[in-house]
Amino acid sequence: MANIPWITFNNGQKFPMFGLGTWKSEPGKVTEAVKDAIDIGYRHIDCAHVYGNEAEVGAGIAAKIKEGVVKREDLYITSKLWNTYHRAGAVEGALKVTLKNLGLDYLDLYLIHWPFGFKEGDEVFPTGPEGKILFSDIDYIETWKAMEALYKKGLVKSIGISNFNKEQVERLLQNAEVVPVTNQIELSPFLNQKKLSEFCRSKNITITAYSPLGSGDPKLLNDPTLKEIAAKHNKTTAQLLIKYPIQCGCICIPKSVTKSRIAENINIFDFEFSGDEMNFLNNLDKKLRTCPFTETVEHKHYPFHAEY
Ligand SMILES: NC(=O)C1=CN([C@@H]2O[C@H](COP(=O)(O)OP(=O)(O)OC[C@H]3O[C@@H](n4cnc5c(N)ncnc54)[C@H](OP(=O)(O)O)[C@@H]3O)[C@@H](O)[C@H]2O)C=CC1
Ligand SMILES: O=C1CO[C@H](CO)[C@@H](O)[C@@H]1O
Repeated sequence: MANIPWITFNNGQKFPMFGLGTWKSEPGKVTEAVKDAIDIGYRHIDCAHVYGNEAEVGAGIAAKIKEGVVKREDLYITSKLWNTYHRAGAVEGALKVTLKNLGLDYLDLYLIHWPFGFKEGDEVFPTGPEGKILFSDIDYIETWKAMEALYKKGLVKSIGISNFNKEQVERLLQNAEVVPVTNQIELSPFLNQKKLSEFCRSKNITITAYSPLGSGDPKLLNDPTLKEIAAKHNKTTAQLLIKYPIQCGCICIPKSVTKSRIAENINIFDFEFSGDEMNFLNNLDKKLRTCPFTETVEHKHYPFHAEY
């Protein structure tokens, strides 16, 4: 069984630094993928309402608990509040839907998925006559207060944020009673997020690295330089890309629905990059963002106009 390292959040909760992503995991495949992952040793699963597959993820979790392979308390389940539920009065209802879909009575971690809101309602991407997404201008501070209430009620063990830039994190902290445990952001050697990571770390906020494989982008997975470094450790480029954020001190959540890759991706805890290799990898940044969510660039809270 892989020796997954743990991180301790600012509230004392311990969390596995490696987990399974589930974005674009087809509902017809994800139950099996979750079951395989748990058998292989994964204990942390990253979910979201907008992925449209929480019921099928939950079926995989339930099967492994029923079989006695794991207990609920062995698992660390994250989900995310979608943009259509940013109004304070809508937040608890959104969590309840996610809990029902996942078949759970609490989450280990609940994140605000993006700092901006969309028009409230059941449509995850509400659009107007021109096909543009309809925004809401609800302040993420209002949303955070409602997240704090969920935390205080014990419905979620930790709360955090995702896709917040430095200024947004700073403003949140000025208005927060509970410090987010993590900011989940895209991170790879080609988008290394050093400035935002250092800022978050200085505020005791852990970074969670999403899309570590660039969502499957060949620019990362087929990069010859990365391949060469990986080969020196008898590892694949994917394994290098997953180990890099973890060796930087971040949580990493690669997605796969392929059993052999699910096994490959966790097989990264038997080697370390040397100091020289880390320096080299840290210098490859080229601001390659594979998840820019460009449909939302006009939103006043769009996070990626800022330098970091
Ligand atoms: N907070 C946020 O806004 C966001 C959060 N996330 C989270 O982060 C997770 C990971 O990011 P994601 O964008 O899914 O992309 P990843 O960077 O994890 O890449 C996933 C893709 O790589 C393929 N893949 C997986 N393992 C390997 C391997 N060993 N070799 C070659 N190809 C491989 C997968 O294919 P296959 O499945 O077919 O094996 C899939 O196409 C998401 O699933 C989600 O949970 C992601 C984006 C935004
Ligand atoms: O996690 C994510 C992946 O899917 C979503 C919907 O397209 C993105 O917005 C989001 O960041």
